[in-house]
Amino acid sequence: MLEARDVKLAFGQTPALRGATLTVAEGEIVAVMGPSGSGKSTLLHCLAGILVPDEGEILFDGTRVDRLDETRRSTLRRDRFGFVFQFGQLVPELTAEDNVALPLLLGGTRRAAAVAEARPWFARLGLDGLELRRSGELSGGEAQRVALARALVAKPRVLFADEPTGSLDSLTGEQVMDLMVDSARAQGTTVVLVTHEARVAAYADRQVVVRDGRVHALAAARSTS
Ligand SMILES: Nc1ncnc2c1ncn2[C@@H]1O[C@H](COP(=O)(O)OP(=O)(O)OP(=O)(O)O)[C@@H](O)[C@H]1O
Repeated sequence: MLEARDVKLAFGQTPALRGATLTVAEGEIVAVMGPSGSGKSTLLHCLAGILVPDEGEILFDGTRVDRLDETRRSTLRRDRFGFVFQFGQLVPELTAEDNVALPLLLGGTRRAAAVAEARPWFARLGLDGLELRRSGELSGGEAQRVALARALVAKPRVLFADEPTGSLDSLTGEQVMDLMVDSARAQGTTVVLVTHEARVAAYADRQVVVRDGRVHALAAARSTS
């Protein structure tokens, strides 16, 4: 359902992707590993319609994402994709609850309905009682769980996670990964997970490695049962 075909992209003179090909199946959790600077984040940004490749194709459900204009890519991202980044990127002025409700509000849902949909995520992710906190009043792990709820609340088809545990200690990182994988599986969300940590990649159904801007297969990770 999501595919990069022979994608090339350079930042000025720096080639970041040199013919990257990756196919992700519906509901699959794929970990993208590889050394620093190999092109992992750039590949994720291309798949998510944030960056447009210089060459090659990005397909989502048969649509050429790379051919959509910025407005349509932005709508696609808002309506079909969810994002979790290393530092949560919560809106500091908003409460945790409003941060989670935000994608629904941006999609046109009225506030009361958006908050009503956001609320159950707090119990689901072990965040009970934190609904009215602002992001500065949350621990790193709590903030990442709020960011996860925000990424999943609109039931995206694909969750893009770029080093989602990068700022967390290993135990907190494991809790976030457990919740991410369980929640994604529960609603059938496909996940593209960029990480350089083998322990985090082990949560995926499949691991690939990016080296010098190209994608290489790796043996299947743990079973999905
Ligand atoms: N906005 C940018 N402007 C210029 N060069 C960039 C930009 N973003 C990435 N690059 C370069 O493109 C290459 C690939 O970067 P990318 O961030 O995709 O790698 P990465 O594998 O995600 O690295 P890391 O694990 O360190 O995050 C690197 O050489 C990087 O310096």
